[in-house]
Amino acid sequence: MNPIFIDKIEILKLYKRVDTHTHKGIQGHALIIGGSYGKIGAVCLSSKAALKSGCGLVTAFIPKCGYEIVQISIPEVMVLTDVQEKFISNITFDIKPQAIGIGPGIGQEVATQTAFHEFLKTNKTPLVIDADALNILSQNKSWLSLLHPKTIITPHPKELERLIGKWNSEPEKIEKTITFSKQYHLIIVMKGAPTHIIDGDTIYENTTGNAALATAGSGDVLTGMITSLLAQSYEPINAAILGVYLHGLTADIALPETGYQSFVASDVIANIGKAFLSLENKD
Ligand SMILES: NC(=O)C1=CN([C@@H]2O[C@H](COP(=O)(O)OP(=O)(O)OC[C@H]3O[C@@H](n4cnc5c(N)ncnc54)[C@H](O)[C@@H]3O)[C@@H](O)[C@H]2O)[C@@H](O)CC1
Ligand SMILES: Nc1ncnc2c1ncn2[C@@H]1O[C@H](COP(=O)(O)OP(=O)(O)O)[C@@H](O)[C@H]1O
Ligand SMILES: [Mg+2]
Repeated sequence: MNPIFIDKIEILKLYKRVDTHTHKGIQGHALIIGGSYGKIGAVCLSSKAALKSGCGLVTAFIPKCGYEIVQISIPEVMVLTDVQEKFISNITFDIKPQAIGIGPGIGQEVATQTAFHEFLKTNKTPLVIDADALNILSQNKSWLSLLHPKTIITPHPKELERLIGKWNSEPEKIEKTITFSKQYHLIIVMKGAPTHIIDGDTIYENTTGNAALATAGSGDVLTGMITSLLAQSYEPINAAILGVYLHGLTADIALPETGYQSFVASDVIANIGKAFLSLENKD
């Protein structure tokens, strides 16, 4: 039950430098599916974080009301819209992304739940599931069997509780999460302080990050980062490990300038570059 600590030594074993001759067409295409009226920001954060984590192309699939918001706030991101104005009701697209992140801001409308179910029945693309998409799964546990092995889920403690039930102690929480991971063959990013990643019987413990991350949207950013790494052909467990490590590192880097209070999710995104650069340093 001893965790493997996610530190720079572990990260350098899996980190892949960018090939000099790469181009956007082979650098990975990430699709972020989410958003609803009032929560388009979650998709903006997630899709910008995906781009800033190195994939070549990012597309956002959102309800119609988010079209101009996403196009204006992040012009580098391509946008596909649902037929509905305020929520997602039918997830269809003719692009071929290498990874999909679903859930930030998606809400729990009945039509969205049905659309998510239909999507899970046919999806074959590596997947990261977060936020309300996890809450929908909690209400429809039979759908968990539709998930492909090595699907990544990123619950915060409340979302985890909705999925696996209550626990009485930290060891029991880990034990129950291991059982859940083995039952559905999932990689579980148990967000918290610190974040643990559970892959069957293997437990990883992150060593970066601080309380500045306790701010709206920081989980949405993490989803974009992990989806981006998955799109860049990292193995799912390595995408989760590297994403969680870099996400925490942004807060460690920014803290001297922002303090705990004024750090916001956009500061995670602004510091992803410095976090990557620290992997190129010798120390
Ligand atoms: N700008 C935006 O558009 C934002 C959209 N968001 C979206 O809003 C939706 C709802 O997400 P929420 O997570 O707010 O709602 P949830 O109802 O899933 O979670 C909030 C509950 O979980 C508890 N909780 C959260 N973190 C915890 C922790 N570390 N330890 C113990 N309890 C904890 C809170 O106390 C609260 O009771 C999601 O779809 C999400 O993606 C949020 O990410 C915030 C920003
Ligand atoms: N006190 C803390 N110390 C370290 N990391 C934290 C702390 N509080 C929150 N985090 C991190 O911030 C992120 C919050 O994610 P989440 O709750 O999903 O936010 P949101 O839904 O608003 O985007 C997680 O990665 C979590 O590990
Ligand atoms: Mg969240």
